[in-house]
Amino acid sequence: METLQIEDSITKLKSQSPVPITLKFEDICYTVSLKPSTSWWDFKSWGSKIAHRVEEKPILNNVMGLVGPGQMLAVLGPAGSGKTTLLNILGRRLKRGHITGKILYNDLPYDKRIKRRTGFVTQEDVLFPHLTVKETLIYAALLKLPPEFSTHEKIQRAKDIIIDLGLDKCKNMVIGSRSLRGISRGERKRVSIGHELLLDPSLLLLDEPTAGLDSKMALRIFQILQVLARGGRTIIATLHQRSNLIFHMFDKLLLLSEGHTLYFGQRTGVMSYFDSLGFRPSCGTNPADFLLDLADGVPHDIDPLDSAAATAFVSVEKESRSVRDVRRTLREAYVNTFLVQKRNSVVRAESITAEQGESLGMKEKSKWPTSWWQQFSVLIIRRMKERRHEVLPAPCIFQILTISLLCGLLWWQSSPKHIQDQVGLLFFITMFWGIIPLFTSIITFAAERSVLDKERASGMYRLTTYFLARTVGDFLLDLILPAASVTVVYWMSGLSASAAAYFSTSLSILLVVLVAQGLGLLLSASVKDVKKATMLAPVLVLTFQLAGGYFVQNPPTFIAWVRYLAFPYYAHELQMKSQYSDTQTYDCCGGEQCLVVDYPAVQQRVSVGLCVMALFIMLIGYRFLAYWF
Ligand SMILES: Nc1ncnc2c1ncn2[C@@H]1O[C@H](COP(=O)(O)OP(=O)(O)OP(=O)(O)O)[C@@H](O)[C@H]1O
Repeated sequence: METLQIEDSITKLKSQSPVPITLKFEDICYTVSLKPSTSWWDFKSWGSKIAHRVEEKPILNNVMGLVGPGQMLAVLGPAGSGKTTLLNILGRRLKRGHITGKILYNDLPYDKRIKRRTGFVTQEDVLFPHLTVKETLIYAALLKLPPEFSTHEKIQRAKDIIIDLGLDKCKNMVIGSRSLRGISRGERKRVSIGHELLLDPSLLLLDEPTAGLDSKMALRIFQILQVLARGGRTIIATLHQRSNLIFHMFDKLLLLSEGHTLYFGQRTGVMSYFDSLGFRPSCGTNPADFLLDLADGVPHDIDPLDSAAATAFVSVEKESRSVRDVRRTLREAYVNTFLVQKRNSVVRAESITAEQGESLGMKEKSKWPTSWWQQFSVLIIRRMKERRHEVLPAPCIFQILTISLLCGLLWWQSSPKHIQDQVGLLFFITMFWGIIPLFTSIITFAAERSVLDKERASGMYRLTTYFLARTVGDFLLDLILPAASVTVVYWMSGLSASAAAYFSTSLSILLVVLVAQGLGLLLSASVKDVKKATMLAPVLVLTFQLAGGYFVQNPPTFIAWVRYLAFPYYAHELQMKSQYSDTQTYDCCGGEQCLVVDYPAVQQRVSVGLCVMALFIMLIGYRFLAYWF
């Protein structure tokens, strides 16, 4: 009854006819290298380290399968059996490890046409927490859909998905996170699925799409998937649900245990297969429960029938009924009785030919769905929307205003005669506005790293557009507070009262902000662990400040050169040097010679130095991003 209602509601998705994709995978093996422990006090690992010995850990062993358009394949198995790994391999999402075997999409290897037609729903919902449901799907549509769609049609498509997936009631609510109340987990999962459905994928891979959902919500999601499959899509989902109803929605089943196949074939044949081996569920046990327990090595009921495999099992069982033996017996039974037959059926299975694929719309398309400028403009608007709550938060305004007023009072109308005081103030402002954007940048990038990973894997945009949109967006957002703070401090502390000096000081500080943001991105991209990045950040900033020339103005020449080349904050060096070259002597304190700084000249040089450094840091930050993504 409910399936019928869902079928009726998913009108738009049903009416589309996706390109059929048949996915075959044969003899997939996956191993990872485990490096020896890196702790220096672990003496045992020294030998391995010296010998560069690396342990190989097999994760998947000769896994095979076949699934065609209109079919749903369930990958079932206990935790750690290799379901996510297999799905990542099929969706080409694995970056590490060694993969062997054959994976063919319509008898062709993976290419960008397949990539464009594949949707991948990860176990964790990877979405921006501060965007609303509607914004999330509209921006995704604007970035994903090809130029054949007008902007209006792209927005309409996002709205259709919202209605089709029953998200209309919560479309204006934010997605939310652990610390921010937003939509429910089920709704979030539907947004993740909707994100992938925007492009109308022919192949949809879902990693535990119902993890953490109640049975009613889980059922609804699988009903939606079933309707999509009946519309000609190929669907593979890993499954941890033990629900009988959900189990019976799948057409095919792949049962994994410790990376080995225990069964692959039609869902309807699985119980008779295990029955033929002598394993039969006890009365009232649902099939998913029975199969998961079996894969865990815990048979419900063993019935020694007259088949050869059962006899073999019984003889083993008499000796030992350990979990390991049960698993081994099932693995061997599959290899001995089923593997050759299954392999032949997978190899011989017909998929649509490349020519048919071409006529069905799988023609070569340009690498990116939208132009550089479209990507940049959508990404910059999305960035500003996502960070809108951070622009002028009351606690932040309060903190910065307090610090600025305190500085203004401490240095109240300071005299240029007390040059050290003014240098101290300049040092403090640069330090302050070097640290705050640095930490903001580290934390914001760490939070969006997984989104970037996911969106880049599905080929949504170029890395250059992301990088520039992020840099420009953040700079615009982070400009207001430093500009306001410098204005307060500058005029209260009585620094040079000329417009040129004021504007060049402000410009220098804004460039320090830009450098710090670039440095934060660089740290966050290269040191994946946010804790480590935040521990490294102060050390880095303090080193730069220390070497910047505030404390040691006349170091040995070779150190000055190294410092000049190596440290981004060499702008301070320039600043200090400029103070001497552009100064005039001033008689104070009873005949003592003091220095007065010609601010405009100093600030101009500092600004040029910082501009160069900002570009340098941005370039390095970009290189790091390009390396990781
Ligand atoms: N890069 C890796 N390095 C070391 N071990 C790995 C790596 N990737 C996966 N594994 C191991 O491979 C096994 C299978 O992991 P996988 O995440 O695929 O399991 P799963 O069946 O999806 O589990 P779950 O249901 O809990 O998500 C696990 O024991 C895991 O620790």
